[in-house]
Amino acid sequence: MSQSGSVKLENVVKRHGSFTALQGISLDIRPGEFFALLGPSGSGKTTTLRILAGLESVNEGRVLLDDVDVTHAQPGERDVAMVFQSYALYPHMTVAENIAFPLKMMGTPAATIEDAVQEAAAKVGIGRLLSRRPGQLSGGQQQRCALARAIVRKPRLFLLDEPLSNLDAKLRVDTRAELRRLQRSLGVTTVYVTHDQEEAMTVADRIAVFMEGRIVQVGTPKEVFLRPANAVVAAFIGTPPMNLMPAKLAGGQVRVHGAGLPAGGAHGLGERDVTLGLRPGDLRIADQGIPARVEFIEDLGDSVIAIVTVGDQHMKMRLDQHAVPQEGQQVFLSFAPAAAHLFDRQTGERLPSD
Ligand SMILES: Nc1ncnc2c1ncn2[C@@H]1O[C@H](COP(=O)(O)OP(=O)(O)OP(=O)(O)O)[C@@H](O)[C@H]1O
Repeated sequence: MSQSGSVKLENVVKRHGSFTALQGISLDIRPGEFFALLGPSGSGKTTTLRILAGLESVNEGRVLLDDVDVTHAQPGERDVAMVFQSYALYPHMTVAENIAFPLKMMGTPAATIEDAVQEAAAKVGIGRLLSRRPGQLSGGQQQRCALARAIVRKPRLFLLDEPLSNLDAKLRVDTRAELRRLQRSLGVTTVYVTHDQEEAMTVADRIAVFMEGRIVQVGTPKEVFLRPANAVVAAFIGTPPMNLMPAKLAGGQVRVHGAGLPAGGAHGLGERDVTLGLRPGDLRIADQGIPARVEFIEDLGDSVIAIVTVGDQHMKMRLDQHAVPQEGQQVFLSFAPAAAHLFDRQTGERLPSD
């Protein structure tokens, strides 16, 4: 188990001409952590990863690996391995030669290389495919080959850029669990870029949420899910994502479309405009509450999603199979006070709950 591999970014700014891709980001990643960079397209995740790899320079700030300033170090001097979305395998080389490549570049003796290749290939389950070429492998096998090439030289840091995005949905789910197991067994610090929140939530020890070149929240998957730092993060995390609607706080209640309901934190916040956030699984059909109309029912087999309108706004709620209303039915929605997320209407920042 490697105990080294801490990563620190200090106020890193990256500009492309007049466009600022990273607006001063800071991060602290612990040795052995599986750390996801999550955010929508264009938010700066890949740029951050490339800066860690040394493939991209910075305009301001510092990059430290194991407390050593590597801001200006070349990629080859950093002891990091990167796996790209495209795998970037050499098509004319066999699987064994592809995996061996990084060791060959380092001048490792042939006998040592052979053992290391066998070991790395076995770890990712492609030990029988060593004599094939990449063109003779499935997408999942190519992805494993790229992973084997990354782990073969036991770097102190793995950088993975959407490594599962070329796989079909089922294989993605299987492979991400394997990736998690592999990372645990190797103990190597891993930074993992994805725009898929479910993937980040399931593989990562901690997540940094990127929006428009800034990190807006860092936390465990649970923390980010249970206490999103602002309304944008709240709307990005969860399947289906959190419902957000304009509301008012008054008299210790949250008021929406004529209904007043108790909400955690509402007492201490006085009278003000807020954005109320409710997860689809936290909404209930009740005898009284927020008036809504059931528009569509989506039966997912193990659960049911109802799309309802409150005023002119669509919301999604997850329902029990046994309590499904009719399409077109008028209902009332309710929720437990602790399930209400309150955000400042203007800034979108999370408001304190009790
Ligand atoms: N060489 C470049 N010149 C100009 N702009 C660039 C360059 N490289 C990246 N950008 C811009 O920087 C921003 C961040 O890009 P980056 O690739 O880091 O985003 P991302 O979060 O990884 O997105 P995706 O999920 O789509 O890969 C984007 O708006 C992108 O267009």
